[in-house]
Amino acid sequence: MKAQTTNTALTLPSPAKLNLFLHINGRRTDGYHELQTVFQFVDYGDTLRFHLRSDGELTLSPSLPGVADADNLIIKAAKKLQQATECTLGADIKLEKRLPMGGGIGGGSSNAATTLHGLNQLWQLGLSEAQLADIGLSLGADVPVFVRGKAAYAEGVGEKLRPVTLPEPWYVVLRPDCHVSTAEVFCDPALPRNTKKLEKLPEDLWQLNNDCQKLVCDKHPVVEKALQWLLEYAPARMTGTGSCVFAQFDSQIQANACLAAAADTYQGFVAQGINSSPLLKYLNT
Ligand SMILES: C[C@@](CO)(OP(=O)(O)O)[C@H](O)COP(=O)(O)OP(=O)(O)OC[C@H]1O[C@@H](n2ccc(N)nc2=O)[C@H](O)[C@@H]1O
Ligand SMILES: Nc1ncnc2c1ncn2[C@@H]1O[C@H](COP(=O)(O)OP(=O)(O)O)[C@@H](O)[C@H]1O
Repeated sequence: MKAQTTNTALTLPSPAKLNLFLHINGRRTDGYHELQTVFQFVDYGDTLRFHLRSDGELTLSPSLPGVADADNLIIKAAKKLQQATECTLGADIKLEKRLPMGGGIGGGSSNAATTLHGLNQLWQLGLSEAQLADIGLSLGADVPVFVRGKAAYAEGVGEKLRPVTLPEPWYVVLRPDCHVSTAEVFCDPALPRNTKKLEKLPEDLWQLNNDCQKLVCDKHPVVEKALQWLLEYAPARMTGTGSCVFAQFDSQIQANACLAAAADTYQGFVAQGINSSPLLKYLNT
Protein backbone atom coordinates (compact mmCIF):
# COMPACT_ATOMS: atom_id res chain seq x y z
CA MET A 1 0.00 0.00 0.00
CA LYS A 2 1.25 3.51 -0.89
CA ALA A 3 1.23 6.16 1.82
CA GLN A 4 -0.97 9.08 0.84
CA THR A 5 -0.92 11.78 3.45
CA THR A 6 -2.00 15.38 3.09
CA ASN A 7 -3.30 17.81 5.70
CA THR A 8 -6.84 16.90 4.71
CA ALA A 9 -6.63 13.22 3.76
CA LEU A 10 -4.93 10.09 5.01
CA THR A 11 -4.84 6.47 3.80
CA LEU A 12 -3.98 3.78 6.36
CA PRO A 13 -3.77 -0.03 6.54
CA SER A 14 -5.87 -2.12 8.91
CA PRO A 15 -4.23 -5.55 9.26
CA ALA A 16 -5.63 -8.82 10.59
CA LYS A 17 -4.32 -10.70 13.61
CA LEU A 18 -4.01 -14.36 14.52
CA ASN A 19 -4.25 -15.82 18.02
CA LEU A 20 -1.34 -18.27 18.02
CA PHE A 21 -2.96 -19.92 21.05
CA LEU A 22 -5.88 -18.98 23.31
CA HIS A 23 -6.35 -20.10 26.92
CA ILE A 24 -9.38 -19.20 28.99
CA ASN A 25 -8.46 -19.04 32.66
CA GLY A 26 -11.68 -17.89 34.29
CA ARG A 27 -14.72 -15.67 34.18
CA ARG A 28 -14.97 -12.22 35.78
CA THR A 29 -18.07 -11.02 37.62
CA ASP A 30 -18.95 -8.77 34.63
CA GLY A 31 -19.16 -11.88 32.41
CA TYR A 32 -15.93 -11.16 30.52
CA HIS A 33 -13.33 -13.93 30.48
CA GLU A 34 -9.77 -13.85 31.76
CA LEU A 35 -7.55 -15.17 29.03
CA GLN A 36 -3.98 -15.69 27.92
CA THR A 37 -3.15 -15.43 24.24
CA VAL A 38 -0.44 -14.41 21.80
CA PHE A 39 -1.45 -11.99 19.05
CA GLN A 40 0.58 -11.75 15.87
CA PHE A 41 -0.31 -9.48 12.94
CA VAL A 42 -0.30 -10.53 9.29
CA ASP A 43 0.60 -8.40 6.30
CA TYR A 44 -2.91 -8.62 4.87
CA GLY A 45 -5.91 -6.48 5.69
CA ASP A 46 -8.34 -3.69 4.92
CA THR A 47 -7.54 -0.13 3.85
CA LEU A 48 -9.19 2.99 5.29
CA ARG A 49 -9.13 6.44 3.73
CA PHE A 50 -10.02 9.47 5.85
CA HIS A 51 -10.99 12.82 4.35
CA LEU A 52 -11.33 15.82 6.64
CA ARG A 53 -14.70 17.54 7.09
CA SER A 54 -15.06 20.78 9.01
CA ASP A 55 -18.74 20.31 9.91
CA GLY A 56 -18.37 17.46 12.45
CA GLU A 57 -20.28 14.94 10.29
CA LEU A 58 -19.06 11.34 9.94
CA THR A 59 -19.80 9.29 6.82
CA LEU A 60 -18.75 5.77 5.84
CA SER A 61 -18.74 4.20 2.40
CA PRO A 62 -19.44 1.60 1.40
CA SER A 63 -21.61 0.37 4.28
CA LEU A 64 -20.96 -3.21 5.38
CA PRO A 65 -23.69 -5.73 4.56
CA GLY A 66 -25.78 -6.42 7.66
CA VAL A 67 -24.08 -3.72 9.78
CA ALA A 68 -25.83 -0.34 10.25
CA ASP A 69 -23.28 2.47 9.94
CA ALA A 70 -24.04 3.56 13.52
CA ASP A 71 -23.01 0.06 14.70
CA ASN A 72 -19.90 -0.06 12.55
CA LEU A 73 -16.81 -0.01 14.76
CA ILE A 74 -15.30 2.66 12.48
CA ILE A 75 -18.10 5.14 13.19
CA LYS A 76 -18.23 4.10 16.85
CA ALA A 77 -14.49 4.75 17.21
CA ALA A 78 -14.77 8.14 15.49
CA LYS A 79 -17.66 9.18 17.75
CA LYS A 80 -15.81 8.08 20.89
CA LEU A 81 -12.86 10.20 19.82
CA GLN A 82 -15.08 13.23 19.19
CA GLN A 83 -16.69 12.78 22.61
CA ALA A 84 -13.40 12.25 24.47
CA THR A 85 -11.81 15.37 22.99
CA GLU A 86 -14.84 17.60 22.25
CA CYS A 87 -13.49 17.81 18.72
CA THR A 88 -15.88 19.54 16.28
CA LEU A 89 -14.24 18.17 13.10
CA GLY A 90 -15.64 15.27 11.07
CA ALA A 91 -14.57 12.91 8.28
CA ASP A 92 -15.67 11.04 5.18
CA ILE A 93 -14.27 7.53 5.60
CA LYS A 94 -13.82 5.04 2.77
CA LEU A 95 -13.39 1.36 3.63
CA GLU A 96 -11.80 -1.19 1.33
CA LYS A 97 -12.82 -4.45 3.02
CA ARG A 98 -10.75 -7.54 2.32
CA LEU A 99 -10.96 -9.29 5.68
CA PRO A 100 -13.76 -11.79 6.29
CA MET A 101 -16.08 -10.70 9.10
CA GLY A 102 -16.68 -12.80 12.18
CA GLY A 103 -13.63 -14.86 11.38
CA GLY A 104 -11.58 -14.38 14.55
CA ILE A 105 -9.00 -12.33 12.68
CA GLY A 106 -10.07 -9.08 14.29
CA GLY A 107 -11.13 -7.06 11.24
CA GLY A 108 -13.64 -4.90 13.12
CA SER A 109 -11.26 -4.25 16.03
CA SER A 110 -8.44 -3.43 13.62
CA ASN A 111 -10.69 -0.98 11.71
CA ALA A 112 -11.52 0.70 15.04
CA ALA A 113 -7.83 1.04 15.96
CA THR A 114 -6.89 2.41 12.53
CA THR A 115 -9.73 4.94 12.84
CA LEU A 116 -8.53 6.08 16.28
CA HIS A 117 -4.98 6.61 15.01
CA GLY A 118 -6.09 8.10 11.68
CA LEU A 119 -8.45 10.67 13.15
CA ASN A 120 -6.07 11.51 16.01
CA GLN A 121 -3.63 12.49 13.27
CA LEU A 122 -6.09 14.15 10.84
CA TRP A 123 -7.80 16.16 13.60
CA GLN A 124 -4.40 16.94 15.21
CA LEU A 125 -5.65 15.85 18.65
CA GLY A 126 -2.28 14.81 20.03
CA LEU A 127 -3.62 11.89 22.10
CA SER A 128 -0.98 9.38 23.19
CA GLU A 129 -0.99 5.73 22.14
CA ALA A 130 -2.01 4.84 25.74
CA GLN A 131 -4.99 7.21 25.59
CA LEU A 132 -6.07 5.75 22.24
CA ALA A 133 -5.71 2.20 23.63
CA ASP A 134 -7.95 3.14 26.58
CA ILE A 135 -10.63 4.51 24.27
CA GLY A 136 -10.17 1.37 22.14
CA LEU A 137 -10.77 -0.96 25.08
CA SER A 138 -14.22 0.58 25.58
CA LEU A 139 -15.01 -0.56 22.00
CA GLY A 140 -13.72 -4.13 22.26
CA ALA A 141 -11.21 -6.31 24.12
CA ASP A 142 -9.14 -6.76 20.96
CA VAL A 143 -8.80 -3.08 20.01
CA PRO A 144 -5.81 -2.15 22.26
CA VAL A 145 -3.40 -4.62 20.62
CA PHE A 146 -4.18 -3.10 17.22
CA VAL A 147 -3.65 0.42 18.62
CA ARG A 148 -0.28 -0.59 20.11
CA GLY A 149 0.69 -2.38 16.91
CA LYS A 150 3.15 -4.84 18.46
CA ALA A 151 2.81 -8.63 18.53
CA ALA A 152 1.98 -9.34 22.14
CA TYR A 153 1.42 -11.83 24.92
CA ALA A 154 -1.95 -10.73 26.28
CA GLU A 155 -3.63 -11.35 29.61
CA GLY A 156 -6.64 -9.87 31.42
CA VAL A 157 -9.47 -9.71 28.90
CA GLY A 158 -6.82 -9.24 26.23
CA GLU A 159 -5.78 -5.70 27.20
CA LYS A 160 -2.71 -6.41 29.38
CA LEU A 161 -0.09 -6.53 26.67
CA ARG A 162 3.56 -7.50 26.71
CA PRO A 163 5.34 -7.15 23.35
CA VAL A 164 6.96 -10.38 22.13
CA THR A 165 9.37 -11.13 19.32
CA LEU A 166 8.17 -14.16 17.37
CA PRO A 167 9.35 -15.96 14.26
CA GLU A 168 7.62 -14.44 11.20
CA PRO A 169 6.48 -17.50 9.20
CA TRP A 170 4.01 -17.69 6.32
CA TYR A 171 0.42 -18.59 7.04
CA VAL A 172 -2.44 -19.95 5.01
CA VAL A 173 -5.68 -18.62 6.51
CA LEU A 174 -8.90 -20.36 5.42
CA ARG A 175 -12.36 -18.97 5.94
CA PRO A 176 -14.90 -21.80 6.31
CA ASP A 177 -18.32 -20.74 5.08
CA CYS A 178 -19.77 -19.86 8.48
CA HIS A 179 -19.94 -16.88 10.82
CA VAL A 180 -19.11 -17.50 14.48
CA SER A 181 -20.24 -14.93 17.04
CA THR A 182 -17.65 -14.20 19.75
CA ALA A 183 -20.40 -13.48 22.30
CA GLU A 184 -22.12 -16.81 21.57
CA VAL A 185 -18.92 -18.80 22.10
CA PHE A 186 -18.28 -17.08 25.43
CA CYS A 187 -21.89 -17.67 26.57
CA ASP A 188 -21.77 -21.41 25.84
CA PRO A 189 -21.84 -23.54 29.02
CA ALA A 190 -19.65 -26.15 27.28
CA LEU A 191 -16.73 -23.70 26.88
CA PRO A 192 -13.76 -24.77 29.02
CA ARG A 193 -12.99 -21.87 31.35
CA ASN A 194 -10.43 -23.15 33.82
CA THR A 195 -7.15 -23.66 32.01
CA LYS A 196 -4.31 -23.20 34.49
CA LYS A 197 -2.50 -19.90 34.04
CA LEU A 198 0.87 -20.19 32.33
CA GLU A 199 3.73 -18.87 34.43
CA LYS A 200 5.90 -18.50 31.37
CA LEU A 201 5.38 -18.73 27.62
CA PRO A 202 6.96 -21.83 26.12
CA GLU A 203 9.23 -21.40 23.11
CA ASP A 204 6.97 -23.53 20.90
CA LEU A 205 3.42 -22.13 20.99
CA TRP A 206 2.10 -25.11 18.97
CA GLN A 207 2.24 -27.21 22.14
CA LEU A 208 -0.56 -24.98 23.55
CA ASN A 209 -4.26 -24.95 22.52
CA ASN A 210 -7.09 -22.74 21.49
CA ASP A 211 -9.69 -23.45 24.22
CA CYS A 212 -12.54 -22.38 21.90
CA GLN A 213 -11.55 -24.72 19.08
CA LYS A 214 -13.27 -27.95 20.14
CA LEU A 215 -16.56 -26.22 20.94
CA VAL A 216 -16.61 -24.33 17.62
CA CYS A 217 -15.59 -27.46 15.65
CA ASP A 218 -18.35 -29.50 17.34
CA LYS A 219 -20.97 -26.87 16.49
CA HIS A 220 -19.70 -26.05 13.01
CA PRO A 221 -18.51 -29.14 11.10
CA VAL A 222 -17.25 -26.90 8.25
CA VAL A 223 -14.65 -25.47 10.64
CA GLU A 224 -13.57 -28.96 11.71
CA LYS A 225 -13.35 -30.01 8.06
CA ALA A 226 -11.18 -27.03 7.07
CA LEU A 227 -8.91 -27.63 10.05
CA GLN A 228 -8.48 -31.33 9.24
CA TRP A 229 -7.76 -30.38 5.62
CA LEU A 230 -4.98 -27.98 6.69
CA LEU A 231 -3.52 -30.45 9.18
CA GLU A 232 -2.62 -32.69 6.23
CA TYR A 233 -0.17 -29.97 5.22
CA ALA A 234 1.22 -28.33 8.35
CA PRO A 235 0.59 -27.49 12.02
CA ALA A 236 -2.83 -25.78 12.04
CA ARG A 237 -5.37 -24.32 14.46
CA MET A 238 -8.33 -21.98 14.78
CA THR A 239 -7.79 -18.27 15.53
CA GLY A 240 -9.77 -16.50 18.28
CA THR A 241 -13.34 -17.72 18.46
CA GLY A 242 -13.22 -18.75 14.80
CA SER A 243 -14.27 -19.41 12.18
CA CYS A 244 -10.93 -18.89 10.40
CA VAL A 245 -8.26 -21.59 10.67
CA PHE A 246 -4.60 -21.15 9.84
CA ALA A 247 -1.54 -23.28 9.08
CA GLN A 248 2.10 -22.30 9.38
CA PHE A 249 4.77 -22.67 6.66
CA ASP A 250 8.47 -21.84 6.40
CA SER A 251 8.16 -20.31 2.95
CA GLN A 252 5.72 -18.34 0.84
CA ILE A 253 6.07 -20.94 -1.94
CA GLN A 254 4.85 -23.73 0.37
CA ALA A 255 1.99 -21.57 1.65
CA ASN A 256 0.93 -20.61 -1.90
CA ALA A 257 0.94 -24.28 -2.93
CA CYS A 258 -1.32 -25.17 0.00
CA LEU A 259 -3.74 -22.31 -0.79
CA ALA A 260 -3.81 -23.31 -4.47
CA ALA A 261 -4.77 -26.85 -3.46
CA ALA A 262 -7.52 -25.45 -1.21
CA ALA A 263 -8.91 -23.07 -3.83
CA ASP A 264 -11.65 -25.38 -5.16
CA THR A 265 -13.15 -25.83 -1.70
CA TYR A 266 -12.20 -22.86 0.48
CA GLN A 267 -11.74 -19.12 0.37
CA GLY A 268 -8.63 -17.86 2.05
CA PHE A 269 -5.38 -15.99 1.75
CA VAL A 270 -1.63 -16.32 2.25
CA ALA A 271 0.11 -13.77 4.49
CA GLN A 272 3.28 -13.39 6.46
CA GLY A 273 3.20 -13.17 10.25
CA ILE A 274 4.61 -9.80 11.34
CA ASN A 275 5.56 -8.50 14.77
CA SER A 276 4.96 -4.86 13.95
CA SER A 277 1.69 -3.61 12.46
CA PRO A 278 2.04 -1.90 9.07
CA LEU A 279 -0.12 0.89 10.57
CA LEU A 280 2.82 2.13 12.67
CA LYS A 281 4.83 3.02 9.56
CA TYR A 282 2.24 5.61 8.52
CA LEU A 283 1.90 7.44 11.83
CA ASN A 284 3.70 10.67 12.75
CA THR A 285 4.34 9.57 16.34
C1 LIG B 1 -11.44 -13.73 22.41
C2 LIG B 1 -11.00 -12.99 21.18
C3 LIG B 1 -9.54 -13.38 20.91
O1 LIG B 1 -8.88 -12.53 20.05
O2 LIG B 1 -11.85 -13.40 20.11
P1 LIG B 1 -12.08 -12.95 18.57
O3 LIG B 1 -13.19 -11.91 18.56
O4 LIG B 1 -10.81 -12.41 18.05
O5 LIG B 1 -12.53 -14.20 17.87
C4 LIG B 1 -11.10 -11.49 21.43
O6 LIG B 1 -10.32 -11.10 22.53
C5 LIG B 1 -12.47 -10.92 21.59
O7 LIG B 1 -12.32 -9.51 21.42
P2 LIG B 1 -13.47 -8.61 20.80
O8 LIG B 1 -14.00 -9.23 19.55
O9 LIG B 1 -12.92 -7.21 20.72
O10 LIG B 1 -14.52 -8.79 21.94
P3 LIG B 1 -15.60 -7.79 22.51
O11 LIG B 1 -16.31 -7.10 21.39
O12 LIG B 1 -14.99 -6.98 23.62
O13 LIG B 1 -16.59 -8.83 23.19
C6 LIG B 1 -17.52 -9.64 22.48
C7 LIG B 1 -18.15 -10.58 23.50
O14 LIG B 1 -17.21 -11.61 23.81
C8 LIG B 1 -17.18 -11.89 25.21
N1 LIG B 1 -15.80 -11.75 25.69
C9 LIG B 1 -14.85 -11.10 24.95
C10 LIG B 1 -13.54 -11.04 25.39
C11 LIG B 1 -13.23 -11.63 26.63
N2 LIG B 1 -12.00 -11.59 27.11
N3 LIG B 1 -14.19 -12.26 27.35
C12 LIG B 1 -15.47 -12.34 26.89
O15 LIG B 1 -16.32 -12.93 27.56
C13 LIG B 1 -18.15 -10.95 25.84
O16 LIG B 1 -19.30 -11.71 26.08
C14 LIG B 1 -18.49 -9.91 24.82
O17 LIG B 1 -19.84 -9.59 24.85
N1 LIG C 1 -15.69 -2.30 10.58
C1 LIG C 1 -16.13 -3.53 10.84
N2 LIG C 1 -15.55 -4.59 10.25
C2 LIG C 1 -15.97 -5.84 10.51
N3 LIG C 1 -16.98 -6.13 11.35
C3 LIG C 1 -17.60 -5.13 11.97
C4 LIG C 1 -17.20 -3.78 11.75
N4 LIG C 1 -17.97 -3.00 12.51
C5 LIG C 1 -18.82 -3.81 13.17
N5 LIG C 1 -18.61 -5.09 12.85
C6 LIG C 1 -19.36 -6.24 13.44
O1 LIG C 1 -18.45 -6.96 14.27
C7 LIG C 1 -18.56 -8.37 14.04
C8 LIG C 1 -17.21 -9.06 14.31
O2 LIG C 1 -16.34 -8.58 13.35
P1 LIG C 1 -14.81 -8.97 13.19
O3 LIG C 1 -13.98 -8.09 14.06
O4 LIG C 1 -14.49 -8.91 11.74
O5 LIG C 1 -14.74 -10.46 13.65
P2 LIG C 1 -13.96 -11.19 14.81
O6 LIG C 1 -14.21 -10.41 16.09
O7 LIG C 1 -14.53 -12.55 14.81
O8 LIG C 1 -12.53 -11.18 14.41
C9 LIG C 1 -19.02 -8.47 12.59
O9 LIG C 1 -19.74 -9.65 12.34
C10 LIG C 1 -19.89 -7.24 12.41
O10 LIG C 1 -21.23 -7.50 12.75
